[in-house]
Amino acid sequence: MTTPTIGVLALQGDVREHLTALATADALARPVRRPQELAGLDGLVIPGGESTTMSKLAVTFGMLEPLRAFVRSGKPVYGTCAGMIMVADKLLDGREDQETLGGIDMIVRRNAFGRQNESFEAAVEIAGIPGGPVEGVFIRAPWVESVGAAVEVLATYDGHTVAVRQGNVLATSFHPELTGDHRVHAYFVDLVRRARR
Ligand SMILES: NC(=O)CC[C@H](N)C(=O)O
Repeated sequence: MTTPTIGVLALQGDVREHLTALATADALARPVRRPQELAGLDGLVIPGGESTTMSKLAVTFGMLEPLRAFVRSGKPVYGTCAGMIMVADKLLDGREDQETLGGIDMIVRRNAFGRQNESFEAAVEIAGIPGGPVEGVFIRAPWVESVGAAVEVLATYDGHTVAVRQGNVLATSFHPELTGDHRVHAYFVDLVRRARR
């Protein structure tokens, strides 16, 4: 089976780290800034950064509806931190004009774990990812307040849901791309490979 091509939304945020992690997980990875660059992708990663900015830039560059259509297409999508916010159906503590793409039937609370100086790292055991806990890097991170029946909770930290999956849409509150441990990216690339069959 040919190598999957996975885009990383490159409007804002930690794009380079995801490109590296995906390449390490044997995918062809490329940045995506315009609607036409979504064509031919087998999957898409929405990185961490600032979701309010990402949302504004998606509107400015006419990406909002094409991204929503990509999520609806059923092709795998993975959002980390701000990316988790972007794939949430509902958002708490977002800005007035903030848009999300939807994709996971969940309510996400923005900045739930606190401000920049309350960022932290913690070991997180993720269902479906063997080999022990991953190092969760939480930077002004959101958490999931509640999920619908179709959503699988993959990990919790301190009683809060921090990793979920609904069909082919995956989201984590934390940043595996910043740790050098690419097991979560390998899990996502496998999801992409299976979705192509
Ligand atoms: N590390 C991150 O992606 C931070 C997310 C940011 N606090 C937001 O609300 O979008």
